[in-house]
Amino acid sequence: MIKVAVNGYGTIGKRVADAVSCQPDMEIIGVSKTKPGAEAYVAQKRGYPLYIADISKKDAFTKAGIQVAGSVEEMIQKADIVVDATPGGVGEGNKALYEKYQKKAIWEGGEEHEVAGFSFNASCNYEQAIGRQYARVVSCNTTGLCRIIKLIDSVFGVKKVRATMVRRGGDPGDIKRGPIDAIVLNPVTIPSHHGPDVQSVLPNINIITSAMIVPTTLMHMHFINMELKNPATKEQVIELIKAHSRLGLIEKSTGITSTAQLKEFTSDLLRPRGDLWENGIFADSLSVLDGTDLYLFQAIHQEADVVVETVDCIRAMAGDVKTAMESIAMTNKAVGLTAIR
Ligand SMILES: NC(=O)C1=CN([C@@H]2O[C@H](COP(=O)(O)OP(=O)(O)OC[C@H]3O[C@@H](n4cnc5c(N)ncnc54)[C@H](OP(=O)(O)O)[C@@H]3O)[C@@H](O)[C@H]2O)C=CC1
Ligand SMILES: O=C(OP(=O)(O)O)[C@H](O)COP(=O)(O)O
Repeated sequence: MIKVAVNGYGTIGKRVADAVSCQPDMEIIGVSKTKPGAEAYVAQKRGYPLYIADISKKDAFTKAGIQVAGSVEEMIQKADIVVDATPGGVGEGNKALYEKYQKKAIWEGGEEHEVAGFSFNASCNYEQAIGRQYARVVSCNTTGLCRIIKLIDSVFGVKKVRATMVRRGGDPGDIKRGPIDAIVLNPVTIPSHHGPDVQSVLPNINIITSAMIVPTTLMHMHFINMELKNPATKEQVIELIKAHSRLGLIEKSTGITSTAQLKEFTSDLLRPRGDLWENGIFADSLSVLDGTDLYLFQAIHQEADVVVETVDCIRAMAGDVKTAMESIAMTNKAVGLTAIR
């Protein structure tokens, strides 16, 4: 069993912990928080040993009825691989600790590529991650872009991608975030970080991205245009999407034309936390104009899509499962991911 520690039990960390704990070849040896609260209670209820960054705060946890297993440093020593899901920018500071104990580590998309020197997406570069010491799972938006671009590029060739990300303002539980009544250009400059980030996984893709933030919490929405090297039909693209286990297809017959309806759908399907791990591609939006000009809308559930990628990244770095196909199938089966059609 691969012993996994999750450093930072927040939006992403708690989902990674649950996804890891249901894999046949992995176990959670600990998760971490800095302060007591609802997530710490849940960690305890789930049976995850809880470690804290600053051990001098142990009394505050004990007073709140939460047992502390030890310090984050102690947790790291017990792990084979650490998933660092601390807030963006914090994870970089933890690298010295992982180096000190020579532990493999995975960072999430809030960190720069340079922290790990390798950026990961299971559908794109699983094999390059095998046995690595460090990796970064690219951000939620970049993950969604990489999946669809890689598929289309491998079949038709992609000359150029232009994509606009309409980003959610904050996660549903994130009461500190906004905007409340604005569309914020984020960044105002072009390209946004997503294009260069895609190139950290798919270096040969010509891509320009822009992004804005809007007052919603449920999901991001992408508008993507790909100029293809070879002609395609809408039907061909639909069939390819249907055959990809992490690309969902939202059919016209569902009546779903929004992130709100899509989140309701995944909740009604009794997905854990209503999570949409796959891209939500709107079949009706998919158009191929003049044979080589592909357009589509896709919804990306920011809290979920990187979770299954992180599980595959752990498996690749541990080194026993040699192909993306095998790992993706294992991960999907364990969490219950059958892409929506
Ligand atoms: N949320 C999202 O939509 C997505 C986030 N990401 C990336 O995932 C990473 C995590 O983001 P997210 O889950 O949203 O962050 P959250 O703020 O939801 O969770 C971060 C967790 O880290 C804990 N933490 C903070 N500082 C430390 C520390 N020094 N040591 C140990 N634990 C600490 C916090 O605990 P406490 O509350 O007790 O302080 C909290 O539980 C970031 O890189 C982010 O960019 C990627 C894709 C999507
Ligand atoms: O990784 C994400 O978005 P991104 O791909 O736009 O960087 C997550 O939605 C977190 O973004 P945040 O920096 O708005 O919390």
